[in-house]
Amino acid sequence: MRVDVISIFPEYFAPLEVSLIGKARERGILEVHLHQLRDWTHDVHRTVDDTPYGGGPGMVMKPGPWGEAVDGVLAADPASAPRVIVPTPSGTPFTQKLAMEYAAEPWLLFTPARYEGIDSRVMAEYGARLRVDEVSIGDYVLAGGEVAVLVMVEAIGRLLPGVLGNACSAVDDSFAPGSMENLLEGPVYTKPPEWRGHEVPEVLLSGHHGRIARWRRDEALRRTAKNRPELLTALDPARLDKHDRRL
Ligand SMILES: Nc1ncccc1[N+](=O)[O-]
Repeated sequence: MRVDVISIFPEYFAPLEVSLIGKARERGILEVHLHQLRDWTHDVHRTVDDTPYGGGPGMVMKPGPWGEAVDGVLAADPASAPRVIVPTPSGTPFTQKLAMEYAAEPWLLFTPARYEGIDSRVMAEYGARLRVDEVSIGDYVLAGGEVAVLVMVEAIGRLLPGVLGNACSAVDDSFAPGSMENLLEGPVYTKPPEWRGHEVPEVLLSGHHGRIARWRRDEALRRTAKNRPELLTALDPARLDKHDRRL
């Protein structure tokens, strides 16, 4: 299996040189390629982030460098294509079942983000021609996706034939579902207002905070319904207003 990781902290992945995964790499069972996102910037400060459209705290990772970095990885084998895994707290849960599915793939590309995430148009751009999964390792917020990649590469790598000494079966632990009260974050955007034909939603440029808040909640409800429908059924109905119920 080939694994590519694009990050502004490739040094985060030193742990993949030791122990179980390190041995799998020495034995050629697993190939790991690390890429520094800043190598695809073109300004002296090697800028990868900017302020979010629509206001709000934090910064969003710009689409430009990510687009060039993903294109760079795809060029490694134009005849094939990796399955793209985007670690994010707004993703579908990473489970043993999903680890087993990924362990059967020949090529994975992980795109861990820092800050508030990657401009949502990047995965919209690649989602049209590649399998792109938003995956969460848990309902908590890390400073970035790198730790999640370490978790997933370990969970997947240990399932590859020949990696575990004894052919122990990786059985799913059953655990009580957490009580999740929050909705998942909706899509995020930053400059430029138009990128590869993808426009930033007009409402985010309106400066109308009421409409922006409404739009963000609508998108959060839609994404939660798509990625974590069980959270909606568990959501206290009193927290949904009449507009929400129409979604
Ligand atoms: N929980 C997370 N927090 C930040 C980035 C990624 C995350 N995740 O679960 O993949």
